[in-house]
Amino acid sequence: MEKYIIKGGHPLNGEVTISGAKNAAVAIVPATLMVDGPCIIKNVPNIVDVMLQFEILEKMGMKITRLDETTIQTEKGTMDLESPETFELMTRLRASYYFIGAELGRYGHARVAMPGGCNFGGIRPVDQHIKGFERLNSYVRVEPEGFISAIAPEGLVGSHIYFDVVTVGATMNVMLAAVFAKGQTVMENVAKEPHIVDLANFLNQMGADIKGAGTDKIVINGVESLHGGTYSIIPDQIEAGTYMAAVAACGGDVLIKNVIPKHLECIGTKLEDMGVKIEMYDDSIRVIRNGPLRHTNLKTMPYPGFPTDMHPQMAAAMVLADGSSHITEGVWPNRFRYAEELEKMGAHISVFKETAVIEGVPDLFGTDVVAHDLRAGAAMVIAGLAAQGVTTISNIGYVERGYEKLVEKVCGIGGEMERVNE
Ligand SMILES: CC(=O)N[C@H]1[C@@H](OP(=O)(O)OP(=O)(O)OC[C@H]2O[C@@H](n3ccc(=O)[nH]c3=O)[C@H](O)[C@@H]2O)O[C@H](CO)[C@@H](O)[C@@H]1O
Ligand SMILES: C=C(OP(=O)(O)O)C(=O)O
Repeated sequence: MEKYIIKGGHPLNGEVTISGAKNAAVAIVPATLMVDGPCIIKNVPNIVDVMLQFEILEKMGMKITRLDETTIQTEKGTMDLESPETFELMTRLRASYYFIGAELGRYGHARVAMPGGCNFGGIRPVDQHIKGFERLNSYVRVEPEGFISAIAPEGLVGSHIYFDVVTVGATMNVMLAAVFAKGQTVMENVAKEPHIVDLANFLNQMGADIKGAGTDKIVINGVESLHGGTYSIIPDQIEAGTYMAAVAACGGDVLIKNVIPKHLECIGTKLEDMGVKIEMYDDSIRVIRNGPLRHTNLKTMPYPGFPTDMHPQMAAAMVLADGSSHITEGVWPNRFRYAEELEKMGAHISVFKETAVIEGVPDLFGTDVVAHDLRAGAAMVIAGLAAQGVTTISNIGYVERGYEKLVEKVCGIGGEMERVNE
């Protein structure tokens, strides 16, 4: 079993370079099957979720060529969308739901294994995805055998869709399908995350007509086809935020390169409240912590609010702040499984409904902990780096879904961390 072993207690110093954004890449990669002609995608993160999607596309008949470490070319061959080999792979990641939108849009039908991904202690619903597809003139069926299928026998037709909740996945999935829908689609109450804008930019670069991404209303005029082209994925807001939180927890001075500082404002401002110094440059951000950490409160919300995917990592820093901090989860009410693990390391956390109350302690102590999901695992890494002694983290498959070269990057800024296979 693979584990991380971390010898903690060192400040972090130096430079780290951020990879392409997971949650943009996992939508853009399936979208390549909508494109006739070669697509060159740059700044692709080498993480498990993205590699799985390339494997799925290859099994469907796509030719995938690696042009360099972070650049991939895709070109369609004879496509078999229902190759049985793809189905097991799809159950391993959440973002396999984007194959529905991409296939339905391009081919008028889709059948996809029920998506997997991090489980936050409850069902992750897809009712808004289904509602959107149905509004575009398709029939959707959730099959008891664990598949979702969709078909548009008379072709997709543009429509007016008002989402009941702000959802990243449904916004992007319905956007994919609507690219080829006849006429105009108007989507309202949509999510505004940077990866939504990135997917729209990718599709527009390939010939789509999408306006308004990044606002709460997106208008799509259907097109006949998408042509090939080159596109570079945005840097990962959450990977950058994770290193920011790590510097806050451990102390030190780190320049985080290849970022879009605007995407990091809400995280940086919160860390400033905690006594961390933040300097923003054009495409990098410097994080310095050389004094005590102050307590603060935060509530996660859809963008431009504080990202839920940064909640556990911030908790790992807040457990070391003076006084009492609160984190209220506004997106995934059960995203608190990191708390029991941090408590094993000496943290004091009580969870009341969707709020964690954190009483700061002067030190954490290394022990054996579990990564219960991707960002909970990232929080364990941060806590391990800040703790006295040795921390062993198991279940690291979750972490590797979303962090490229984690051990190398952490060691590059002075952390002592290794990956072992016991
Ligand atoms: C692959 C990917 O990009 N994953 C991200 C995506 O997940 P995901 O796309 O699954 O998350 P959503 O934004 O859709 O979910 C937000 C909220 O909407 C609810 N909801 C969602 C869909 C639906 O059909 N009905 C419904 O009620 C969910 O229960 C949740 O409370 O956005 C989340 C919120 O930023 C992030 O934590 C995930 O990292
Ligand atoms: C929850 C996450 O991812 P997913 O939706 O892919 O499980 C995440 O990136 O923190």
